[in-house]
Parts: sequence; structure tokens; C-alpha cells
Amino acid sequence: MIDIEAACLPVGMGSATNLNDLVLKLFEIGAVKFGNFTLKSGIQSPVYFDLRVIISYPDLMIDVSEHLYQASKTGSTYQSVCGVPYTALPLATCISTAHKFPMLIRRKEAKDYGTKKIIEGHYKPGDVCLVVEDVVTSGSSVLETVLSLQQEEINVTDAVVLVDREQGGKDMLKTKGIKLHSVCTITQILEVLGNMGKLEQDVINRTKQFIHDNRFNPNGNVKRSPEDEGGDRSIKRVKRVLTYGDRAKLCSHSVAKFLFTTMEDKQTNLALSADVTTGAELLRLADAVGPHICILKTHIDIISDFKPDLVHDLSHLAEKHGFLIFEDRKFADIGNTVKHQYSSGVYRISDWSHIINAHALPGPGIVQGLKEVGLVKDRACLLIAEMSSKGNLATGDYAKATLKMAEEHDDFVIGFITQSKLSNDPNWVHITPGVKLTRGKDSLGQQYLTPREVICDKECDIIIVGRGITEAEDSVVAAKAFQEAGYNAYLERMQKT
Ligand SMILES: O=c1ccn([C@@H]2O[C@H](COP(=O)(O)O)[C@@H](O)[C@H]2O)c(=O)[nH]1
Repeated sequence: MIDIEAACLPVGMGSATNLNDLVLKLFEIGAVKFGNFTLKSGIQSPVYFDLRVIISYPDLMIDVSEHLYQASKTGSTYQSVCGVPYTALPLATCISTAHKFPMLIRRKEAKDYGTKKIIEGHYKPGDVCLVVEDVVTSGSSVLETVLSLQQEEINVTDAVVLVDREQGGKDMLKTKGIKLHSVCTITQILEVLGNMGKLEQDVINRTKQFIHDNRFNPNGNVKRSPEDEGGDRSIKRVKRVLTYGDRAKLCSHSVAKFLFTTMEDKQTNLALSADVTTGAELLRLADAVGPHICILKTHIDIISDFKPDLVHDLSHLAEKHGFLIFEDRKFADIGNTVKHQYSSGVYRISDWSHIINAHALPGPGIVQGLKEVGLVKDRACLLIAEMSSKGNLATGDYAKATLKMAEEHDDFVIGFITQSKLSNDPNWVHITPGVKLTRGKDSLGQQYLTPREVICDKECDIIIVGRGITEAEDSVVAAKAFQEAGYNAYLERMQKT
């Protein structure tokens, strides 16, 4: 066990430079830039941190990691140190080797659907780990690493970051019981560079204003500035038609990003609802129709001969053809129960299904429960806002309340099962079941719209088609027809908007 207060500097390692020199050096090597930058959220920012470049300057690496180490000295005792992948990995390594701290590595993705470990290194339940990060904005990256560690019963009480952008990350982490220590804040950087005459006053003012206007609340959502909320009507907003590809670039969730990219690349907004009852039939259909779809939707509990091999083989087909798997489980219980239903039992859904869905009916606890399982595995959730069946009770303000719930969990929820578009925010994916080439209904209340009605008129993104394909004489021919109808409707909508 290492007491961080008691740990001494290794021989040959000098004390770190002062903060002013460190900030100046970061500025000089372009690790801190001022100008006009488009962040991954699509937001224009006057400041950008690219701390990856530090690895090209070994002396600076030692200096930065020593500052991190000093900032983390809080009297707490840690058994290990773990960097948030990827930029903070070498920094954690420097701290580890300089101060003889055992290191842990968190894999960014659990390969082979959870069979490989997420945390590498030796540890035991109850160990306390210090998390290291380069820049904190909303705090979500630190939290992802914390959640992975906690899944292995490793405790995290403190995290240390080189730059706190002061956009709400510290407060968010505090709500999760994590104390965030920083080497410097963006305010300090502006002050140091301003005093050294490296920045014009208007750049400093613009940056301060940006930080003020783009704070995240503890749920990870940006608190909108007055202009964004329409407070200043004199600011004109240019409406731009966003393609699936544009939206892929805007999305912060990896599953939504992959989905929009796939839709653009494969020219398909078709999800196949593979409602067949044997494993062989499911695999045959997935392999045959795979080139034409972006999602394969399953009801795994209707497979009469289910064996774990089935989802393993299905996952291979998903990789081969480039589609996502969506288990249409429609979770509808309290948070604690859905956690078990999602992670364990016969189907172990979270191990293989990229997307799941849930009813909003039980309240936010259901999303929180699912998220505790799915977030660390990079999984995504859809909330069921509207249903296709006649006489369903999801009416009135239900969809609006569902949207609000999704907004509070937008690190895990990527969109909706719905019959119409709920929001203009391009991050949300709107997915619609109940689709055939002609309008109609079945004998048990299912109601069908056409691809054009769904994509062009209702402005949804993806059509879900089941029996229109599975009961067709030739499922591939039918899938191609739906792919064409769905994608043409999208192109028509692009022309129209
Ligand atoms: O509101 C909803 C939600 C889910 N579904 C599911 O979609 C498919 C539709 O199959 P079809 O054969 O195309 O009717 C099915 O798996 C449902 O469980 C839905 O239809 N409506």
C-alpha cells in the first residue's frame, strides 16, 4: 500500500517547473490553441486542447506527470493509478514508474463481447485507484473509467486532471462521489498567457464567454446560453439540411456515430426485424439480408433452440456485413430488476446486443439501471415513445416526457422507437416499426405505414420491417425493395428541406 503523502521523488527526478512555465510550454507546442474549432459535439469553440502532442516532448511529459502527482496529494491512500484512455495513459505510466505506483489499464472497448477483461493489471476488490486525465469538460470520460473500475470492485475517490475546462465536470464528478483535483483551470491558463502578452484581451473575453455559455449540468447536458434558447431573437440561425453522414460527425455516442456512418456508407435506413423462431433461420436471414441493412433487430426469447453460440455467430455476421444488433427486449421494470435482465440470465443481452430498448413508464430508474450495465460496454438504449399498435396507451404527453427522460441520460440513450419525429436535435435517432410497402394492418392491431410516410412525411430516420421481409417469397429481393424505398424517401426529404 502506498501513502501518496509519504511517497518520495525517485532519484534523478527534479521538482516540476512552476505553473507559468508549464502553461507557456503547453502553449508553445500547440497543446493549447486559440481560434475557431468545431468540437465533436458540433459546437464552435474559441479554445482547443490537444494534449496528445505532449508525448513528443519527454521532458514535458515528466514535468506534466509530476504536476499531476503533486496535485493529487490529498492525504488519500491509493493502491494504483489508472489513466483515462488514450492521452492520459502515458501520463499515468510516468506517475507509476516515477513514484512506484502499480498501474492499471482500462481497455476502451471490451472485445469479443465481454469475454476479455476491461481492466488490465493486478488488483483486488476494495483497492483504491487514482484516475488520471488530461482535460476534463463534462467529466463523462473520467466517469466511464471510474465505472469500469467500480465494476471490478475497485474504489475510486479521487481523480486528477491537467486542465479543468470549468464547464461542470468537477460538479458532475462530485455528485458521483469523486473529488477532482486539477493542475490548472482554463481561467488560470488565460491569466498566465494574458500576463505574458501571449493573448489579446478579446480572445480572453471570447473564451471566458464561451466557457460561461457552455457549462454542463450534472446530468452531462449543456446548459444552453440565452441565444440557444431563443432569448436573443436578433441572432439568426441558418437551417442546414444534415445528411446521415453529417449527423455521424456530430454524435458523441459511438453507437449512434457508427449507425449514421453505416447508413450513409451502405445507403440504407432499413432495420430488419428478424422475428424467426430457430437459430438456423436467424443466421441464414442475417447473412442473406446483412448487406442491405443497418440494424438487425432480434427477439431472442422467441428462438426455440437458443444456445450461446448463436449470439456469437450472429456477432460475426454483424461484423462481416457491418450492421448493429438491436435486441428488442422492451425492458419495463424497476432499475434493479432490469440490470439483472440485461446483464445475466440465459441470454446475457449486454454481452452481444449493441442496442436495447426500454419503456419510459417505470420512470428514470429503468434507464439508470440499464446504464449501469451498458455504459461501460459502449452499449446504447432507445426509449419507446410511441407504438404502432392500435389502441396503445402511449398517447398525450407521454412522448414528450420520454424525450425529457432521454435528455437526462444522453450518454446512453441515443434515440426513440416512435411513429413520428420528437425533436430537431440531430443527435437523436428516430426509429419506426410498423412498415410495409403499402399501408395496412394485421389481425392483432399492428398498423402499417409506408417507407415514404415514415421517412419523408414523419421525418423519422430508420424503418423497421419484419414480416414484409421474413414472409416474402424471397427475403433478399424484399429487403432490397425496402432498402430502396427507405433510402429514396430520405433523399426526397433532403431535397425538400
Ligand atoms: O411499436 C412497436 C414497437 C415494436 N414493434 C416490433 O417491430 C416488429 C414489427 O414487425 P412486423 O412484422 O413488421 O409487424 C416486431 O418485432 C414488433 O415487436 C412494433 O411492431 N411496434
